[in-house]
Amino acid sequence: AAPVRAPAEFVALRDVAPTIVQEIRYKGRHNFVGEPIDGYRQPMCVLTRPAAEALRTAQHTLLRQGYTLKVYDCYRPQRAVDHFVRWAKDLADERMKTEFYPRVDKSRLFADGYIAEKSGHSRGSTLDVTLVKLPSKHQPPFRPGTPLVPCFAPAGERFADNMVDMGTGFDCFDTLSHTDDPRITGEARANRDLLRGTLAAVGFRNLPEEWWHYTLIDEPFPDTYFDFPVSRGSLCS
Ligand SMILES: C[C@@H](N)C(=O)N[C@H](C)C(=O)O
Ligand SMILES: [Zn+2]
Repeated sequence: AAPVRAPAEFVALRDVAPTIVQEIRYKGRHNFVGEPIDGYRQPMCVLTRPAAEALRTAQHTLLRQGYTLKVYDCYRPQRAVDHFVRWAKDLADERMKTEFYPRVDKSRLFADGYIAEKSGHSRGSTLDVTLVKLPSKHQPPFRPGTPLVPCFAPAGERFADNMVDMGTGFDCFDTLSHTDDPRITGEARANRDLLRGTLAAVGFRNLPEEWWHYTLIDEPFPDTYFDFPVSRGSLCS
């Protein structure tokens, strides 16, 4: 059986880079499934130490320019990925479609590259991340049951995330989220490029289908998919 504790190389991002904002979407209901995802016991970002330290360096650069990083997902246990796979097989459950994948057939989400059955997140050096301009704007809480708005609607109309305008919301499964989509211009283009340039400078590469998804190139566990829960109790220290 897979170990329930993390190896010593895993850390809480909060302990390494405490100023990075964390909004762990899969611990709650504001995500494409619409319910808390298996394996997220605490709303915290867990990463390998080299990934966390690289983010700390990026954060120092960004703070000097008036921005902070905000993470939505970090290490993701395999049981969480299995939850996504189970959900995807139930084609009748489209309760979050209007916000997260309005123009993509649910049966295509894995084939089109928006969700992976073996995810880099489970290797511990991949994260979903954006930029917030400082001082950060108030972000209203997500209220289940309130009408959903497509994630590619203009910034003033879609969910009022306090991130900078990236052209779409987080986990917006749509070609507009492809990092280099030519329809993304002006401020949103500059914001995507700032995020990518800053993270590339500390060793991360972006997934072309998702402007928010980054993997440390020199990751310590390139072939291991972990399944310990996201929790302080999983960590060694
Ligand atoms: C689901 C989304 N946040 C994501 O991380 N997608 C990539 C492809 C993954 O699942 O690894
Ligand atoms: Zn991701």
